[in-house]
Amino acid sequence: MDLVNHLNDRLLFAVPKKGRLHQACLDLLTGSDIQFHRHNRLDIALVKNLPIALVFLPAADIPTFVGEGRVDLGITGRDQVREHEAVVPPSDTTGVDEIMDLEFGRCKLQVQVPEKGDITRPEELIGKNVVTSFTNLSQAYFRELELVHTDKTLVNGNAKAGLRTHIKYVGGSVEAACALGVADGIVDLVESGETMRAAGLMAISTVVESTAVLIKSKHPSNPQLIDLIASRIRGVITAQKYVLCTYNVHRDKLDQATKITPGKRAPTINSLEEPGWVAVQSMVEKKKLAETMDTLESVGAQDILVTKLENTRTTA
Ligand SMILES: Nc1ncnc2c1ncn2[C@@H]1O[C@H](COP(=O)(O)OP(=O)(O)OP(=O)(O)O)[C@@H](O)[C@H]1O
Ligand SMILES: O=P(O)(O)OC[C@H]1O[C@H](OP(=O)(O)OP(=O)(O)O)[C@H](O)[C@@H]1O
Repeated sequence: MDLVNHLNDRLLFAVPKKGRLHQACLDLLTGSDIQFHRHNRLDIALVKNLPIALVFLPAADIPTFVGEGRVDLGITGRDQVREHEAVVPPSDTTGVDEIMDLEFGRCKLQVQVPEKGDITRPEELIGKNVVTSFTNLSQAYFRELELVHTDKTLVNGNAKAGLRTHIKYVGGSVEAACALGVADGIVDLVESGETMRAAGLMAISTVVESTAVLIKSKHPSNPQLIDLIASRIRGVITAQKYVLCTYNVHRDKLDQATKITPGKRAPTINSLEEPGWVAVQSMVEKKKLAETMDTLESVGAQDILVTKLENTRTTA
């Protein structure tokens, strides 16, 4: 099939083709009922049930395609958006608008140095070698530091005035650069910190905190369809974040109980056949669930049941 001729009149939606965000994006598409079949090795897939074409691109390139308006919508890391903006500042017509934080792919872009070395503060790297895949953000970060140190202040007895930090690009395995003698420090992503610790490094500063984001171009081809996709994705994310908690409680304890489970808007309360008792239904954030159940029990709630949400449409 000549895919390119099937792209007219379709909204172009860029998705990371591999790496840390890839599988979570596929799960989000499935949850949003965006159905497609991707032919082997093809980076474009037509969506069967909506006028959309998915474009599978490296996460780092997605802000460029969306920012130039070539692609309408995309998912990538906020770190990648900031990296792009550090070299191509957004204007009225170019650049991306963030629609929504997708709450996965959480990590920090951090300045790291050898644990057993002499450097403990980022300004001590001024004038030295720093290796990273995020050269634009790192340049901007160290230029700021250099400006602060133009006044001949001494950092550990060394004048830093007029010195430029040397930022070098590597495409991956950034954590190896110090051990290999290529760098005095690195700027790399940290999630669990395992990679950093295994390489004998420690973080001394954070450049950017990141999660995956849904972004759109400044003038997308079909804003209504973007609203529909955003609404479906928001529904999936809410379903992943909340559970439905149901319990019985005596009316005397209802005030106390509903303070513990206020719900997103308000809890649903139904009378039970047994006089004085009500059943309460409320959405509860998954991460607070165990604590919420403990507290409910302690105020006299009974028959506490928790149900997984398949999908949702709720107000923000
Ligand atoms: N350890 C991590 N934990 C959570 N999110 C991460 C992690 N590493 C990267 N990310 C997020 O995923 C995005 C893509 O990173 P990833 O390393 O998977 O890219 P990639 O496209 O496979 O490139 P590369 O081939 O250079 O590794 C990052 O920009 C960041 O937002
Ligand atoms: O703090 P952690 O949980 O250990 O995660 C951090 C690592 O994850 C990313 O690399 P990835 O494994 O995606 O491979 P890469 O080095 O090829 O980019 C990042 O560049 C770090 O190396």
